[in-house]
Amino acid sequence: MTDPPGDTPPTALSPRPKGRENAKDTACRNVTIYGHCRYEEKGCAFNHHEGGKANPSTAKATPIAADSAKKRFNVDSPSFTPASLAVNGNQPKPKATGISPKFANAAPFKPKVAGVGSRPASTAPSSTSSTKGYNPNAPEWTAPEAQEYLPPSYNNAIPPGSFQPDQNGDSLSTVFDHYTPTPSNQPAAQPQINPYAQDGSTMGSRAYFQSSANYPQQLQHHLYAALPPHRELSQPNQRTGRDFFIPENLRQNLARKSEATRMTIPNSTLPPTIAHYHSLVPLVNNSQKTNTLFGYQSQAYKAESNLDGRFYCLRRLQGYRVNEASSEHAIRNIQPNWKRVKNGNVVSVHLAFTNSGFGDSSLIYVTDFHPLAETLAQKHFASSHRYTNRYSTSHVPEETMWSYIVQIASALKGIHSAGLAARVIDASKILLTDEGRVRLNACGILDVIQADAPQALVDLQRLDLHLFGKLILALGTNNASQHNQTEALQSFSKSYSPRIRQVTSWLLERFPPRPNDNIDSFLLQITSEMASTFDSTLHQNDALGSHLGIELENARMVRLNIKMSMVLERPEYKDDPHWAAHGTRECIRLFRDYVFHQVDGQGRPSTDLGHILGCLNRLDAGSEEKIMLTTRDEETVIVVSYKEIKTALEGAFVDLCRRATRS
Ligand SMILES: Nc1ncnc2c1ncn2[C@@H]1O[C@H](COP(=O)(O)OP(=O)(O)OP(=O)(O)O)[C@@H](O)[C@H]1O
Repeated sequence: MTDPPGDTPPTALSPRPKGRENAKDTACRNVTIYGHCRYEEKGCAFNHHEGGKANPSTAKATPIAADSAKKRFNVDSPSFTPASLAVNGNQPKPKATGISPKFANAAPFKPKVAGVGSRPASTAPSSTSSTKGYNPNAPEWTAPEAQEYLPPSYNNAIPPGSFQPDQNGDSLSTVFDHYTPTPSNQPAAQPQINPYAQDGSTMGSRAYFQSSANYPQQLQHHLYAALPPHRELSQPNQRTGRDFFIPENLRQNLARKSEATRMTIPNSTLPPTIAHYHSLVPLVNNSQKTNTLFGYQSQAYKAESNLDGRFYCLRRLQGYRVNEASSEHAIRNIQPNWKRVKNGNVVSVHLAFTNSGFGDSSLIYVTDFHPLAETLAQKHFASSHRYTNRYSTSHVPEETMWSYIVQIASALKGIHSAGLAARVIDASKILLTDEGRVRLNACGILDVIQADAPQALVDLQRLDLHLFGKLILALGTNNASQHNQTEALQSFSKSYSPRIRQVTSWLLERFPPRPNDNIDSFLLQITSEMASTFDSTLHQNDALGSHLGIELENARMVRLNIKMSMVLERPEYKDDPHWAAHGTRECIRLFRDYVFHQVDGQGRPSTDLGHILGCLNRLDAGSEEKIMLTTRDEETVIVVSYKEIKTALEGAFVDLCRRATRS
């Protein structure tokens, strides 16, 4: 049995009286607080009977405490009210609000130095003012049980027994995981939801986002910029406020991605860290099925790295164990091999290692994280789940299909040129990270899983081509499972041009392998489609570049505004004759009025955004153009150029910065 907290040996925590001979005159604190002292018979030197003198040190610090120690129960003592619930309609009396005699002697709250749940380094009473009156015999203040997470350093984060390639991916000090069964008292795995899925109805993400318990700080994107009012077609020279900012859908998309990247799950039962990755968030519904591609239960998580602060996707293959040297070799090679693949249509692979942080032996496969990504299967097969063995009439449009073909071909070119094979080309493992932008995911993972059955690279690369053909067929027929390829091809031909059918057939025939068939010979067949895809990518880039240009202007405006707001109307320098020459500040102030506080002929406020942006742009450029500024009392008028105002603003700001650094 452990001692109750606070009922402590007097030698350990009780404040000592000045001299041992005075101890008998001092009331024992354990009696005062707990009503008895366990150490009374074991040598406690303090007085265990009524009438003992109050502890001089406490008496000095808390007079109430001294008083209550002398007469612990008297007429002034607050009455005891049992805190019971109403029984049979009898309401309990309201609780007395007076200070309890038990707490009268409690030590003043003293925050702990070493964080929640840990003891201060020293409990000896100190003479500093902040610790004066600290009663070490009083029960300690403790925060409610809370799971505190402190990201550990990289070295500490790797649990012993994990297989962890070093940062260069080559040298290892390896002790492999032994299978440890999940302890029975481990909390049940929480239902895993994909908070990022764009189609909330299938993935439960809508419910996740809408529950304030799950995500209390959810952003209301639509509140940032409401729908614009209807307006008549305007002249080419006319602008609305929206024309000065990036398009609303792009802004919302970026904001959502940023939100999805930073999202955490409160009260998560997931392990706080897996090696140096923390803040894990599952990316998919909890499906307990074994993944047919991998032969293991597979689960993807978003996680943040302690090393570089970036976000990664961790794919966990549950129950994976390293049995042979070939597996160890394959895990070790993942990082150096896949570092060579830098392709915009491949999800970058970073690392593979085994870990027992989930309570079992798992393979962790680390790739880039793409917020709000959905798979091609989710995009194109989701609605056809009920018809998995029938061919749906809705299919991917031909233009989109060509775009997919070109992008996947480009991905395979990148992978094959690096002397590798993707091995996983499946609609459930191809991510759609932006409108029409696809990336091959989980590449190379089979190199680890099937390390004990090595195959020739050329065969694996031709198998990639065959899988590519199957993917096009599946997308074209809107059917993931192609039981009958001939029937599927016939259905495919009805919806697509002969060109697409021709390249699909070519890909499908690459297995079993034929000599001299490779990704280069495929690329030669789709050159014209590659050119048009390339062209549309350039157009997209141009559009993004011009949106970026608009934001650049906005950044300049913000900086100018910040400077102006910082130098104007500073109360602390109101009467300081040395604070930027009065004329200078007056000029800036009048300019501020000129820009923001314009009124029309009838004295009504003018809210002309074009005027504001025009003035600020000229100010930023230091234009020679002159403007007329009028004081508020309309008594004085000054004519000044933007350049002069800019110089004045810069001067005042420099003066302000100088004062900020001066002691
Ligand atoms: N690298 C990644 N970046 C961002 N999101 C990802 C990434 N990889 C996967 N996801 C997301 O995680 C979800 C689950 O991915 P996963 O590959 O496990 O698919 P799945 O449909 O659950 O496959 P299966 O049922 O075959 O295991 C996908 O819907 C996708 O949105």
